[in-house]
Amino acid sequence: METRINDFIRAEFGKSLDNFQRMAADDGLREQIGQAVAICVGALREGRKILFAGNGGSAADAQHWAGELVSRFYYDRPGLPAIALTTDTSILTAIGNDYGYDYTFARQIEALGQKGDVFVAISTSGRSKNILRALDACEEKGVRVIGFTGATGGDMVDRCEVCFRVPSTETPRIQEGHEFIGHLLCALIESEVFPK
Ligand SMILES: O=C(CO)[C@@H](O)[C@H](O)[C@H](O)[C@H](O)COP(=O)(O)O
Ligand SMILES: [Zn+2]
Repeated sequence: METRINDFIRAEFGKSLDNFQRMAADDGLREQIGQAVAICVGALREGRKILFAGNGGSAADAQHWAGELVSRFYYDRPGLPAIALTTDTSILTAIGNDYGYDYTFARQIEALGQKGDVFVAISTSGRSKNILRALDACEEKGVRVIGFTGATGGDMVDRCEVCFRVPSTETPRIQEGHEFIGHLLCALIESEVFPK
């Protein structure tokens, strides 16, 4: 194989492994995962729901995690109420066209969010305006917020009850970390709400 390609792949593996090693060694991260699970499980037991949103790759995460909860993760059990706010092109284009892209998630939270629901906000930069506007809407509606972002935290950190900051400034590495933590959350929510 061409050396350049070989080197690139090795370097990417190196960065990814370093990222995961840091996360695995972070006691605070495990603590935060426990807190986020408690928030979600408490909300679900109260008959509330979990809303997810993000842009680009993080929109895929939002849909992926909502799917794990509504369908199943490790085992068969009743569906859990979760909605990705990234999927309905009529809603997204109407809001984008009539109010502007910055309002794509805020407007949906205004429409669907109820006090005690949980919003999972995913932004690697922590600076996407539609996510930040959604946090304003959560404040107004009494929706609790769990954030997923990167090392800098952007403008999200102080605005989330729990904020996962993957220790990297590279978008793909941050997304890989999010994906791992998101899977842990889904697995733990499933086993807490429906113990085997
Ligand atoms: O998946 C990737 C990069 O890996 C991209 O699609 C990325 O998600 C997009 O550029 C997003 O718009 C980035 O938004 P954010 O994570 O900063 O909120
Ligand atoms: Zn990507």
